[in-house]
Amino acid sequence: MTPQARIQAAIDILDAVIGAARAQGAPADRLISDWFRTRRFAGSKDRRAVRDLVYAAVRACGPVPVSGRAAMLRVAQAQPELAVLFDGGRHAPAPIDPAEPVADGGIAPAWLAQALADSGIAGAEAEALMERAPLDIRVNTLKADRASLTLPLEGEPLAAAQGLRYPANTPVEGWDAYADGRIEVQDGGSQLVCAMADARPGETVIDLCAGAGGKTLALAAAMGNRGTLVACDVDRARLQRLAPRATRAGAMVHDTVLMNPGREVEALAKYAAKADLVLIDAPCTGTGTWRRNPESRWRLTPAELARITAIQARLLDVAAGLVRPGGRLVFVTCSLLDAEGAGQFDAFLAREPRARADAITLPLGRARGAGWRLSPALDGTDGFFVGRAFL
Ligand SMILES: C[S@@+](CC[C@H](N)C(=O)[O-])C[C@H]1O[C@@H](n2cnc3c(N)ncnc32)[C@H](O)[C@@H]1O
Repeated sequence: MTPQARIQAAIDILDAVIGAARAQGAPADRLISDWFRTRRFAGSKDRRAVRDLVYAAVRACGPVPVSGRAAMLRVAQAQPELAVLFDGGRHAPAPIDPAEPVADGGIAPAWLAQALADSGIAGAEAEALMERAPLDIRVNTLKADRASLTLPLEGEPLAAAQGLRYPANTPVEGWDAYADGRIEVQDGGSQLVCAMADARPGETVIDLCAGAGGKTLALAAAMGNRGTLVACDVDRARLQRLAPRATRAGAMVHDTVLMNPGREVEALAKYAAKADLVLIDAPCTGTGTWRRNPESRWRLTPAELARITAIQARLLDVAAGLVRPGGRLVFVTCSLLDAEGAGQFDAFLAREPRARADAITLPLGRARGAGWRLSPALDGTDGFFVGRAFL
């Protein structure tokens, strides 16, 4: 493909990405793969170049752009070498009309940028949400140890005890250590949050929003496979992905519970007031992971935020009913919005008289409300809020 044709391809894909963001359709990665599946003439260099153009445009536009072309023009404004390729030639984008619309820049749609600013995320801290994330792994202590494990490439040791950092796109999933479960891909912040949960051998631990088990596997490792580990979720497909991952990691998950949304208390009745630890890795807007999913900020609406925060509040109450007296609850979101972090946790502490917030200190991050927050700009991790309370 010519450089001009690559830009036109990126514009076409961006049109699909914008349409999908408005209609809650397929994610950008899938749309990019679909586009290339029907264009066999494109080689791997073309794919990489087009993908980079698409994501550069997604990162450059705060609000949802009116069109793929307007989005790409935003990138071209800052890169004159791209602007000259709008030459109207064969497979090339039409020449730029100075009067045509150019998408707005910024971090996010205005209401969302304001909500972040109100949560203390502005300026350089907000801009860092649009950088590219590195690739972090966790050495699985059920099978190996960071100090003695030899890997094809040397990684940078992270603050998390078993964490190593590599450049984005390092092919770790092709390494033997990945195939045999000695390493897992997991953001360093996520590893710290799991360490903070402090699951111990012999405990009864409930992972209330286990998904495909990223944190469940870390909990199993911390427990040394001793005790009772329960993985729950309302999403059957995600939960089904946990079993093969647990097998690969040598992790014991004693019970897997598929729950109906709104009926979690019934589904977990046998564990009422029994758990030493309940981890609520709650569904959230994911503002802390925009480095990995920049287009997700185009999908959010105030109504969606309200829907998600209501679920979080309910899950905190469900979790409180599962914790034994003297046990603990850990609330985590990968969001930097206070509505899903300090504000949500404070509201829980105010309505649950048994709960006592527990001071948190991690090697990275800082206090936010009664909990703790990690941010990409200051900590080099995904953005997280974590709150811990004893009951
Ligand atoms: C942040 S993700 C979990 C990620 C997972 N813990 C990990 O580390 O890979 C949030 C999960 O909450 C689940 N969820 C949504 N509503 C829920 C509910 N009412 N009860 C439990 N889980 C719910 C979603 O299906 C999703 O898997």
